Amino acid sequence: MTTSTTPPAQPAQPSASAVDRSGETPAVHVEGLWKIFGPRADKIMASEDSQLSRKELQEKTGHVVGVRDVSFDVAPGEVFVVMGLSGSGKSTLVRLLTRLIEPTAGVIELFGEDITAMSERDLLETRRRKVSMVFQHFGLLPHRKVVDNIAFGLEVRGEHKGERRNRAQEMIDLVGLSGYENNFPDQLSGGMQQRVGLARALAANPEIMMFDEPFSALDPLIRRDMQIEVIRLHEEVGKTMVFITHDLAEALKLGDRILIMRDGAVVQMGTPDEVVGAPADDYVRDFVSDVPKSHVLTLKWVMRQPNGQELDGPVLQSDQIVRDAARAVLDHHGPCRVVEGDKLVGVVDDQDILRVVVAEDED
Ligand SMILES: Nc1ncnc2c1ncn2[C@@H]1O[C@H](COP(=O)(O)OP(=O)(O)OP(=O)(O)O)[C@@H](O)[C@H]1O
Repeated sequence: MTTSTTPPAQPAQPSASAVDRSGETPAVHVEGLWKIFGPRADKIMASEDSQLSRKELQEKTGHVVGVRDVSFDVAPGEVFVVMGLSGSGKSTLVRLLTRLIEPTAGVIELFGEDITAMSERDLLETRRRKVSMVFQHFGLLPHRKVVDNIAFGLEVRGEHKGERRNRAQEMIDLVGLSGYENNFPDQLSGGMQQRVGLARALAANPEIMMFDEPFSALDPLIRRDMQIEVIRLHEEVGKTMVFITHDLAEALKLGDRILIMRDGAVVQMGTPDEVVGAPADDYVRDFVSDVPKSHVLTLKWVMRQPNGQELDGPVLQSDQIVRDAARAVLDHHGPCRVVEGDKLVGVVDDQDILRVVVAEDED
């Protein structure tokens, strides 16, 4: 059902980055990263056995490939989502980024600093000052009040009590928990506990926030609220975020780019519209089959080449979501110009829009 949504003008293949900041040091740089679990991982890495599939390797040697030859960059300020089914390697990948798990091979840099070469002490310092994690099981300290949970990281860092309290209060206000400062975690709902987790992660003013399936344990409505909260916080504080989820809808909603994993390897990496518009294989196609295409695809996926006709009416940007452009196109009764900056790159009319919407209904 995707034929009608393939861009005839110029297929948009995965871009280097949705957040184009070429030249800037990436927040995260990963190259040729491997994790093989088992006592002889290094030997296997150096042998041809590393080329076996996960299943074959496990059967032959008892070792498990957690992450297989993964490379990517995350731009500063980007929200980068890692998605895949259970066991695909998401948690292992994110834990490797701060060496909570030791890599078997590969390069990991955070803001240009080589993590793999760091001493234990520097590594600890980097984890404390530059990175915050938000987990599914909030990991709150049960005997500490909300405010003290949020200030905990600052206490470990040796900051003074007054400063800690001020910063914690700022974060409490930011995540909408004012009035609950002196409650204990078990007096709060799951959603509120996760807000404490968010506030705690933000309190440390990290350069990167990493989220490991933070909302999986929450019921759907609260989950939606928390997704909106993350988007709002991202707009407000602009942190680089690496977010793990097995939920495609969540990935599409939050991610500037999405990396899709299977059996430890990268299956596809791209912007939400690239993943939905041009799934790399059946695994990804299966994931995206239920996605309402008009909510994700941009005009570049549905536009056609201009054929010299007179063009008037609305001028639309090629990265505008189809659904958001629909009203203007349907009202115009004729081809509308699609531009990238000032450059005319295509035209789109009501038929192009309806094709996506009808395909969505048929799906
Ligand atoms: N300490 C370990 N020892 C051996 N195998 C491991 C270890 N940790 C993870 N694995 C294996 O590595 C693979 C990837 O696991 P990982 O937890 O990263 O996947 P995931 O995508 O995060 O899954 P989930 O969504 O269920 O958490 C799995 O096959 C898992 O069994």
